[in-house]
Amino acid sequence: MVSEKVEILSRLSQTLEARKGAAPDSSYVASLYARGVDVMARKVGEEAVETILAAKDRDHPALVREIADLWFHSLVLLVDQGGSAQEVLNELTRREGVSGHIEKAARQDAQPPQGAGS
Ligand SMILES: N=c1c2ncn([C@@H]3O[C@H](COP(=O)(O)OP(=O)(O)OP(=O)(O)O)[C@@H](O)[C@H]3O)c2ncn1[C@@H]1O[C@H](COP(=O)(O)O)[C@@H](O)[C@H]1O
Repeated sequence: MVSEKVEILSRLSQTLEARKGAAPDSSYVASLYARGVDVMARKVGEEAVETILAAKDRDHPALVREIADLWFHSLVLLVDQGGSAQEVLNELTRREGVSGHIEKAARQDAQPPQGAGS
């Protein structure tokens, strides 16, 4: 049941890919592609702000709806640039079990010391 729900991300990603051939007046997604990266990126920003506002209002149903909008618009942006939900799922899988603290420390260790190379 849970995995069935997760698969909506893959199905949605495939639908978004298929919409690349659709007419903007028959498909909202095609209309976003036609409006270009600036509009698609702005939609992600708007949905992020609406997510923040819902969280600050402690409005749980609104928070769920806004995060759904945020995921949808993020996926539109990604698919438009040749990506897919599977890539994000793979990245989350790769990160699974790695504490953010540990990952951040490893990133800092990998950075050259300040002033190196100059
Ligand atoms: N999951 C979604 C989805 N989530 C949100 N939305 C739309 O995203 C828009 C976000 O709301 P806003 O109020 O911010 O946008 P707006 O002011 O109405 O529109 P703009 O002119 O600002 O873009 C709404 O029009 C929602 O209907 C979605 N539209 C489509 N999908 C999926 O995408 C599939 C393909 O859609 P079409 O391409 O339209 O067939 C659908 O079958 C769904 O599975």
